[in-house]
Amino acid sequence: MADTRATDETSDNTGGNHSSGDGNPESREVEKIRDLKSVLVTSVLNLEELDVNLYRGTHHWVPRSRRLFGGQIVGQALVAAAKSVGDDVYVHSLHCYFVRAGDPTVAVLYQVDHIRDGRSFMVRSVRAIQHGQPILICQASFHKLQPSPLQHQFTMPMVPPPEDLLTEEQLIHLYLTKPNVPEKLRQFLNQRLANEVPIEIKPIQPQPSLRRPATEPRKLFWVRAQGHIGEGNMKLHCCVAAYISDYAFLDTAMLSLADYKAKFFASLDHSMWFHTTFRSDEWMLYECESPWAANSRGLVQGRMWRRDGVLAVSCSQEGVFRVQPVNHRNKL
Ligand SMILES: CCCC(=O)SCCNC(=O)CCNC(=O)[C@H](O)C(C)(C)COP(=O)(O)OP(=O)(O)OC[C@H]1O[C@@H](n2cnc3c(N)ncnc32)[C@H](O)[C@@H]1OP(=O)(O)O
Repeated sequence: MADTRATDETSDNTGGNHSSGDGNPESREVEKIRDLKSVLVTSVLNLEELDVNLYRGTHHWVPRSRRLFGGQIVGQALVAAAKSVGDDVYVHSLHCYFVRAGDPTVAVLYQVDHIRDGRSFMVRSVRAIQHGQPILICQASFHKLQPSPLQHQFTMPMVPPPEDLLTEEQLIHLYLTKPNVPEKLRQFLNQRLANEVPIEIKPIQPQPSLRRPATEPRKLFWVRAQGHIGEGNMKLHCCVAAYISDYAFLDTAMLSLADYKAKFFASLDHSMWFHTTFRSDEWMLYECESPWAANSRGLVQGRMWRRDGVLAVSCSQEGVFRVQPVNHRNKL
């Protein structure tokens, strides 16, 4: 994992002020946390080597569903795959199926198979195993740098810079100071605050209410790993991006439906394409949209933009959604 491709320095087109010190005690507290090494690097993505091509990963944050967070399993699988390739190749894509729910009471084993080493590309297959059964199958492909005149990308959407927006946590604190917050919503928001998700989010259009109108299934937010990671190890930044990419992604498909809630939802598969260098501990704009949903499934597609407007990562995922009307008491 020791690759040292430098992040290319380009100017920021969001018009943001890069200094985050504003004298506010809460901001200083946030900055203190930023100085700590990210728990994603020190713990979540720090796999224990058990044998040749065999690793063990432990858990950090477990969602309310009590099944393992998909991003954690994908991120750890990519760490395992990346350990088997040299410094001269960069991960360019991965394709995964979540075949069983992950059990948060036991560790996950990662078994790496070397599928092929070519002149330009190297392919690895990783099985994440619990109780002797695969919970995730993942193919990851690595590529040497091969510059070419064929180059294009979409244009990054125009949004306010992260310095002008509040984090999800700050928005919740602000909302909770309002009078007459319904008790159920207060409990839900306090639960969210108690979550130890090692990711920071700044929504572009916050919606801190449980009841929301149906909208176009599209959302944008700034996102970065909590804590410091540092420049240098591009493969590690890709593993962190894999973790981040699964958070707040799939629920984009639910935006088109008001007055229903997902009684059960889970990601079925997850694919990613890594286009260039980026820092996962610096703000990236995550543009999420759902082009289709039907038949209890929904497709989501995402783009992660560096704040200088460079498209860094593309992702897609399909999930299963079993929905019911909000006031409907029958079990689906
Ligand atoms: C938080 C962000 C998103 C994430 O990270 S989600 C985490 C990553 N993804 C996952 O954990 C998904 C792992 N995969 C799976 O669990 C399974 O493949 C998946 C998606 C449930 C599909 O399983 P099935 O083929 O349905 O398997 P199964 O027959 O064992 O059923 C599993 C549970 O679903 C239920 N089910 C199946 N068909 C149903 C239906 N038509 N209507 C209502 N319920 C249905 C079934 O009863 C079972 O429920 P239970 O577990 O016994 O309570």
